[in-house]
Amino acid sequence: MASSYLLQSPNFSTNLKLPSKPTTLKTTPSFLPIKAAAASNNTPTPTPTPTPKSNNIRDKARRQNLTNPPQINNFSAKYVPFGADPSTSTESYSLDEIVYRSQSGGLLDVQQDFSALKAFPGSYWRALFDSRVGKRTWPYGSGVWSKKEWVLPDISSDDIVSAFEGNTNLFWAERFGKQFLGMNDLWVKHCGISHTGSFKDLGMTVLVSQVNRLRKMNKPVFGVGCASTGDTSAALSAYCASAGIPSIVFLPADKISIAQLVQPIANGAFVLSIDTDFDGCMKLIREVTSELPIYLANSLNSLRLEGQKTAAIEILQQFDWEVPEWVIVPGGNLGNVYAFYKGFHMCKELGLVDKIPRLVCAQAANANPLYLYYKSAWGEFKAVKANSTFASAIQIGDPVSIDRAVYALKKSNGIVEEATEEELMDAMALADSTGMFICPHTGVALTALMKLRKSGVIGSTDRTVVVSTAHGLKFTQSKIDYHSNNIKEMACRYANPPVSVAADFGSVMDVLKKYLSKTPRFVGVDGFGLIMEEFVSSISDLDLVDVNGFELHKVIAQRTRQQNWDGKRSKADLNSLTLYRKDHHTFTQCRYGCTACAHRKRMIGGQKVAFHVWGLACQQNNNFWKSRSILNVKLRHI
Ligand SMILES: N[C@@H](CCOP(=O)(O)O)C(=O)O
Repeated sequence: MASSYLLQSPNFSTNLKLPSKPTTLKTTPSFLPIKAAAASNNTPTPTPTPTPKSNNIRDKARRQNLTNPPQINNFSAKYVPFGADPSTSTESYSLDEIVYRSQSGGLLDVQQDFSALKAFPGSYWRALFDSRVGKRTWPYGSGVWSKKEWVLPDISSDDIVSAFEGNTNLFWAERFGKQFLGMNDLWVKHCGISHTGSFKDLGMTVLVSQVNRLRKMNKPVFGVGCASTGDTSAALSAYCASAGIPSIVFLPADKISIAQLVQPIANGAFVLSIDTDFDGCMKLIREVTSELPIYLANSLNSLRLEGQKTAAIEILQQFDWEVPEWVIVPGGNLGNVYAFYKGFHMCKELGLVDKIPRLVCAQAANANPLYLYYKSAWGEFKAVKANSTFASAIQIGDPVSIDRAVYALKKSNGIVEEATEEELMDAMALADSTGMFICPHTGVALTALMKLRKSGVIGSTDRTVVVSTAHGLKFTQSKIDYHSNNIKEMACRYANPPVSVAADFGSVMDVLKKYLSKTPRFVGVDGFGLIMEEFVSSISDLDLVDVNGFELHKVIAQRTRQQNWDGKRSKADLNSLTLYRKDHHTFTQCRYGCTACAHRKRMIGGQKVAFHVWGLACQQNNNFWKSRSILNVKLRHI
């Protein structure tokens, strides 16, 4: 009896451990069918009638609504001015109105009715959301609509336009984390492995569904339009095409990738290639949508963020509702970092988790208005002229969601970082070399992570999620340029160009022998994660790329019985590699990796300052792991 209301949900698996009924709940929740509500009196649930062959999932959901009509819906959402004080502001709009700005010209926000949602405990929501994953029940098979009550509670399932987006992979970046950052708990949320190849699908399913509803209500919406750096236009045109709604997209000429350009073309959008940048297109679409019956689909429209926030909820869900320490989000127009904040905040407010992660927004240095604002200690915001960047989807100088992003960062004790072109391309290449295939924007986010690890802000054991916003296949040209060493003023340090070889056995053998002789005999070539497979005896045995950017002049490798720092003998012989840096005065590190213990002094004693890079056995020394600071040693056997 106590848990029966959960069983009433049409999509609920009955083998769940059910939370107890909330004491505050007075009425049956609106989304639960009346017939099922009878189950709360221990009435056996009737055996479902076998479904006719012609059934599809939408028809089935429709029929279910007819036979078990939902009770009056307790949940609701409305537009309110963004950041307005709820105790004094009375301004609000129905989601069925066509409105993008508040009376004062500020941003809007979708406000859910928290008091209705709070009638259910966090355990209820966790179990409900978990029960919908991996199913094909319309519309809950979507990662977005599995949280329908928190997104657009009022929309009929029949009006929803969905590609079952969301539920994207949370990838454990094991090798990248260990090898380059000394991290064991690094994750990449692959939002780009999605219907149109970017996280924009999450917002667009919500926006286009609402447009579908508005059109059925005979509201004046001829079509839907957006300005785009490529991903928004791809998502908009696909969802509109799927619903038979016209889409109009404004693209900055020659500033988006071919793969992104072909998406709206193929989906039948009306594509305008405009001789300006994204900010210019954004200005135009805002003017046009205020004159014509074209609904604005950019994230200026706060509806979009209701879908995008579900990625944050999904991350918590994928960690079994444990909260990561850090979430790093690339930022351009800046709606997404707020969407993540909103998702995390809702989960905390509604009792699903007890804290939220710290957010990092990562920008390209060539388009960094938020970074500059942050660095000025939130002094005065100035839009910038966005310069060309390989991270073209975030080449935005005047982000419409600047206020939302600042709010999210302040509320989450957040940080803003930036990445130069070389840094983001190197990070992308390194990530790809460990088996990913990321977009340049994810390279921006990974660079931010590398910088925060290096400065010690993000600790080696901190659970960290990097949000990957788009699929790498949309950005193949930038990868080709990099691996062909074809980028002006860029070293392309990790380029891996193909080798042209004549079609005869001898030539192929020559090439392969050379390759095999160069194959690293070290595996795991970062600093403290170094696993020594074989000994080297001098610096000439190694191609030393750098140690934290400093040149080396000597290397000594030895196999000795080492003494632990507490004076006890270690159990095993350890391989150690001592690297002598040229400018030994400014950077020192003890053999256990910390910068402040007695060992450091002992080692500095002489003229030489040594870096010890230990072999695998040393990793078992707990103290070593706890105290070490990052040292990126990149070595290649030559
Ligand atoms: N990167 C975006 C730029 C538009 O941002 P939005 O948040 O308004 O969709 C794109 O892919 O077009």
